Amino acid sequence: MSIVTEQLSFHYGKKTVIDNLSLKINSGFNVLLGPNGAGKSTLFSMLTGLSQASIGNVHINGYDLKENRPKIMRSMGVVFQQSTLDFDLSVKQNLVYYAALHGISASKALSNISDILSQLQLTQRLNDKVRSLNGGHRRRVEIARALIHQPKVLLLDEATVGLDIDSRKMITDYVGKLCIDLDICVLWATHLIDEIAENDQLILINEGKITAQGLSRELCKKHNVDDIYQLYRRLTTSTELV
Ligand SMILES: Nc1ncnc2c1ncn2[C@@H]1O[C@H](COP(=O)(O)OP(=O)(O)OP(=O)(O)O)[C@@H](O)[C@H]1O
Repeated sequence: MSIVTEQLSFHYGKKTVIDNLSLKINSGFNVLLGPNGAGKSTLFSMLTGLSQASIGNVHINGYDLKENRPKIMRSMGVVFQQSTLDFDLSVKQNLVYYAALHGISASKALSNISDILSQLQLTQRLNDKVRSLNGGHRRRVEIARALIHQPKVLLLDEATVGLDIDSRKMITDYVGKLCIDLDICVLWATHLIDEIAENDQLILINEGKITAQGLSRELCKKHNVDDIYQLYRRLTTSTELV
């Protein structure tokens, strides 16, 4: 399982948002860390084929995205930054509707993710309207939904934004475990450094460029800093603040 980008660029008008970005990630938990405006969401929309690169290529599991998008989408799960659940439907209706878009029956969908629903403590909430769930539960529903078609690559764009500490920890621990249990490639975009463990593969992005990639503890050692916060300070700029 892999995601490879080769010299990828993307522009909004004259502004370069993704700048000659080459990246290779494999199975496991890979964290994409960068400040607001670094280009994380834009990169995600390019990896899902929603935005076309001005220049460069994307390969998912060895397939060129331009030529094989339907095939790639069948092996990719995505949790976008903004919720895409229908709040007026039940959890089960949301899951079943999404499964139908993938040509999967309701019974197969629920059996595909029965363990996942149980581990995410959602089994008892299947008939509840999404509107009645708290933010943490809604995010868990989106993660379960993204796994219905048993993807090999899972992209999560700031999946824990706005959640409390316990909900964030539950979700990060769960997704970390998923990588091992299902042997999938996860790309986890965040700007929250406390979500990164020293054994995680870390990719730092700043102004559309990768500024570092590797095991987070090794990157700290290489750049002679004590922790990820210092690494982040050294390798990123927050130009969007001014
Ligand atoms: N539709 C758009 N038109 C023009 N510029 C845009 C558009 N969408 C994003 N941008 C700009 O592209 C840059 C990268 O944005 P992007 O959303 O990819 O960053 P990000 O790293 O995901 O940030 P955040 O953490 O705030 O979500 C930013 O400077 C943003 O203002």
